[in-house]
Amino acid sequence: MTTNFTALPIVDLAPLSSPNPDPKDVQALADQLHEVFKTVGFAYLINAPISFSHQDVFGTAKEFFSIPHKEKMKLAKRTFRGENVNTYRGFFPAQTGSDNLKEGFEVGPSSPRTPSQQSAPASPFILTEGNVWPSKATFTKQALTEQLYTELQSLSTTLLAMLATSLGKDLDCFTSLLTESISTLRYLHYPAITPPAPHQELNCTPHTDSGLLTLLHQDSTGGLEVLNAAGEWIPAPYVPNSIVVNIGDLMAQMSGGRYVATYHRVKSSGAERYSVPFFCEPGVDAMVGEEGNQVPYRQFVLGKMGTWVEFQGVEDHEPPLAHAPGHTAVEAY
Ligand SMILES: O=C(O)CCC(=O)C(=O)O
Ligand SMILES: [Fe+2]
Repeated sequence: MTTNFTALPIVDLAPLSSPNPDPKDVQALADQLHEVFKTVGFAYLINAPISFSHQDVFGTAKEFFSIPHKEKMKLAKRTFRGENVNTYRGFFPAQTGSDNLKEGFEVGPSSPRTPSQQSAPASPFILTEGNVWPSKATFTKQALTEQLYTELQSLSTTLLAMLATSLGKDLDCFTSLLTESISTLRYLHYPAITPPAPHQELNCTPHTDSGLLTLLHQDSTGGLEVLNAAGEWIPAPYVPNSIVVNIGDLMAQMSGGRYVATYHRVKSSGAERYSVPFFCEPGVDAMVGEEGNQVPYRQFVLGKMGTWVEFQGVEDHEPPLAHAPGHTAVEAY
């Protein structure tokens, strides 16, 4: 259950960077994360053990989105460009006329398992397909993106091990799900709305994320809001050099309902905005869900996908769905 929180708590991960961490400090950190995920489901992480500054992360995202639209469309998922072979990784264009006015570029693991190893259920989406990249001439930061992915996966793994012990489970109970993980790093660009449209209130509609954990870099524009138990949208403004962490639906389930996957949205001020969520996800064959009712992650994720706006085509785009907090997740992971 979420509580009537009025701001997101800040969790200091400094003990994780110590060459010789005091076990008491690590335990205190695990206890703090456990408490935060039971009550808010969201926090700012500071002093995270990653080598990237915000400037590095957003410099990379900005370089990608400054590529001419025509070039980016060559990397579009098949939903948005029928002749392309990529179905799950790659670019999605902003869907004008909707409340989800953002373009994105999604990257999975560098060495995914080969699609031929896929098994049922049949789906037009190949969850284990390889990444697509712009030419080296237009995008110089492929290696950096792959490195960012690796570091965020490693941080997620550390957090999941701490949460497992706090929940009284085996240390590897969540991390073992990450064999051949299909985690997703998503660069997002919310274009400026000019002139600001009074009706364009949201540019990312209310949703819960569906995976295990999300690690979000947001720029200083602001707009992220998180729903508390009283139904109030609590702003989660930029805190310098922090990474926002939140629980996804799958983790809420696998914690036996002890952790909360909290609704969030992005309110538009009309200003341009960049953000970079990393969705930590299991491998497609990992058995996930509530005890006694588990399914392979492949099935879990394909079941969720129908509700993600990034997978609705542009040509046949319908008017936006009516989204009400408390109902089913309407987008994202
Ligand atoms: O842009 C943001 O800050 C949040 C994006 C988000 O919640 C998502 O992509 O799931
Ligand atoms: Fe989200």
